[in-house]
Amino acid sequence: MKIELDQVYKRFGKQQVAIKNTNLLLEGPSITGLVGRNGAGKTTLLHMIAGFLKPSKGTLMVNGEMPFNNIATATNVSLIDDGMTFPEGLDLGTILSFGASMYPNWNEEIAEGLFAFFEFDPKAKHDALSKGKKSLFNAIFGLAARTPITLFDEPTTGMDEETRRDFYRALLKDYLDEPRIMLVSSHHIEELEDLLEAVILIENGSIFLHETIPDLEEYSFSFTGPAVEVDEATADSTVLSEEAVGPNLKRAVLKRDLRTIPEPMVDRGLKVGHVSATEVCRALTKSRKGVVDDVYGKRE
Ligand SMILES: Nc1ncnc2c1ncn2[C@@H]1O[C@H](COP(=O)(O)OP(=O)(O)OP(=O)(O)O)[C@@H](O)[C@H]1O
Repeated sequence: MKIELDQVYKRFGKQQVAIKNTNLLLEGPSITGLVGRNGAGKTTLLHMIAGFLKPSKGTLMVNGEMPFNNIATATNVSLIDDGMTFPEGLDLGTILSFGASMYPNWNEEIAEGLFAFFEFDPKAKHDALSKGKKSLFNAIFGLAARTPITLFDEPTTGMDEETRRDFYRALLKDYLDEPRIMLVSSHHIEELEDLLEAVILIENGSIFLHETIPDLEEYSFSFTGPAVEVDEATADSTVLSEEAVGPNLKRAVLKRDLRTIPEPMVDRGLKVGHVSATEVCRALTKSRKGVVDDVYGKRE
C-alpha cells in the first residue's frame, strides 16, 4: 500500500495551476489529515490519487501503478465526498449490495452495523437524503468498502456535532480493525487531531509540510507576557502568530528552531506554553492578508 508523487503538477486550462511540483510518499497504514485553505488544492490532489484526474506533469503512482482510468485503482482506492453519486432512484439497501459486489474486501457486518446504528432506512432513496445524512451514508459506504487506500474529502459536510463525533469514532475503530492508508481532508482539524497520526499542509497547490502529530507538537512553543517584552524577546525569531490576551498582554507562537533559545525569554518573566498540533496548522495556513475587519475599516 503506497502512494508516491514525484514532481506532480495539475493544470486546468492554460492559467490555473492547481497542484505544483508536489512530492509525497505515503507508505503503510496511517491516518493522515490533509489541511489547507479554500482553493489550496486538496480536492485536486485527492482526485488524482483516486484516478479521477490525470496529472499534467510528473509521476503519480498508487501501489506501483498510474491510477488514472485504471481498474485496479477503482477497486483498491475509495474516495468519499459529498459529490458521490449513485444511479438515480436506487435505494440505500440496493446501494450497499452494489458495494458488496464491487469491493473485494467489503465488510457486510460493518456496513449493516453502522447502517442500523445511524438509523438508515434500507428503502430510502440516496438522492432524497438530507445533506448530513448523505455525507454519513457515503462515509459508511467508504468505510465498509475497506479498500487499502481510503480518501475522505471533507467527509462531515452537513453532519451535526454528535454525528460528526460518532463518525470520527467509527473511522478510528474501523482503522484499528483494518489498518490502511486513510487520507482525510478537513477544515476541522481540531476535531480530527486525536485520530491523526500525521498532517499534510497544502497551500497554493504545494505541500509545504508533512509531519507526524508528535513532531508538530514539538514544532513550536508560545510566550505570554507584557506586549513590549514579548515583542523585544521575539524580535529575532520566526513568529507564526500573535494575539492580545489581555490589556497589554500578548501571546506569541514561535517556530522552535535552533536560533530560538528560550532561556532569555524565560528570564524576562515570559510564560512558556505548549502549542497544539491544531494551532500550529492554523498558524501555518492562516491568511497573511490582514483581517476581514480591514474591509470595513477602510470605509470609516
Ligand atoms: N475543474 C476545474 N477547472 C478549473 N479550475 C479548477 C478546477 N478544479 C479546481 N480548480 C481550481 O484549482 C484550485 C484548487 O482547487 P481545489 O478544489 O483542489 O481546492 P480545495 O483545497 O479542495 O478547496 P476547498 O477547501 O474550497 O474545497 C482552485 O483555484 C480551483 O479554482
